[in-house]
Amino acid sequence: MALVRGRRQSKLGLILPEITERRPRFSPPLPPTASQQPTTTASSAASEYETVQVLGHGNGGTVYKVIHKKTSNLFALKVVHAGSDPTMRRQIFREMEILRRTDSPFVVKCHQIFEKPDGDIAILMEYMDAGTLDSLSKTGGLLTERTLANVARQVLNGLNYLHAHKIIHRDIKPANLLVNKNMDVKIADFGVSKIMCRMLDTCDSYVGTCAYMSPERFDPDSYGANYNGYSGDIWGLGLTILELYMGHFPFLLTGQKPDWATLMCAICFGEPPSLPEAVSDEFRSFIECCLQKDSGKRWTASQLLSHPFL
Ligand SMILES: Nc1ncnc2c1ncn2[C@@H]1O[C@H](COP(=O)(O)OP(=O)(O)OP(=O)(O)O)[C@@H](O)[C@H]1O
Repeated sequence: MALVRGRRQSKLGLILPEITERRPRFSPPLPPTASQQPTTTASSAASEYETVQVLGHGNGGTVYKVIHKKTSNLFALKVVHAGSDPTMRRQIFREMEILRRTDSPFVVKCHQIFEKPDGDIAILMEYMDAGTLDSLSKTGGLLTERTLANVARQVLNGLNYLHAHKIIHRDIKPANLLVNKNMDVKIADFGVSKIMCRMLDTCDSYVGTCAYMSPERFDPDSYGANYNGYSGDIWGLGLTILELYMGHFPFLLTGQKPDWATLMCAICFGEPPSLPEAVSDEFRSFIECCLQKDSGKRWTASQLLSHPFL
């Protein structure tokens, strides 16, 4: 059942691509060859790595910067205390499954997975030395259009790859996009993602970070004819780019994230957030293509990759 009954207020007047082009195009098969897949290893192998520092804490786990003692290579090690909590175990196994399957320069690379007898799981990932886009934007000030186009192109390449492999991220936001000092941007944190069994499966679960949820996640009846989830990732990207430009969460001027009900009303009944007068037409159009309230009118990742803004 829909969570809200909303009024349609899409007034963005875009020229939309042909309907046949709106579906994600599907390409290479998964999984990758066995040699590419990260192996699951007994926890004793984890002793080859030494902790350097804590990088951050997530839902149920901690991420450490570690060094491989023999080679001095740096990695990030996410340790999740899955224990016997079924929700936590489901989440971490989903993340492991997706990280095992993916092999793209735009998705954080998983090298190895360690399992301990007590149920703890550690995922050894490539280390992204500039943290997340969230922390970067808070410390580095506002980003230029050119930098944002570079960020958007990389995230779209990642989403195009994931969607082509029937994976929906479901939680695209600045805190889940990792970055390094070369400004390489990679999609991370697949804890609430979903692998679609068939291309037209509906995506009905209510997961992800509420603030970045698309209108059809709240109200599929009004905004999500044939909602399949892929377009929700595009909404998350649009809000992310807007947030990085504005320096605060776009649905609230003060930068404070509002409570759930206020947010839901703003997303479902309000106009999508817009850009100030000063920005280029290409940037404005790009954001409009991502933030169409009607999920069917939103551009796909592959279409956006040829948008003039990029
Ligand atoms: N590969 C990595 N390289 C560098 N830093 C990382 C890496 N992975 C995670 N981090 C850091 O660790 C923090 C926690 O990451 P994690 O994926 O556990 O959780 P989260 O996304 O913050 O939260 P949750 O999993 O609850 O949604 C991140 O915010 C980031 O700062």
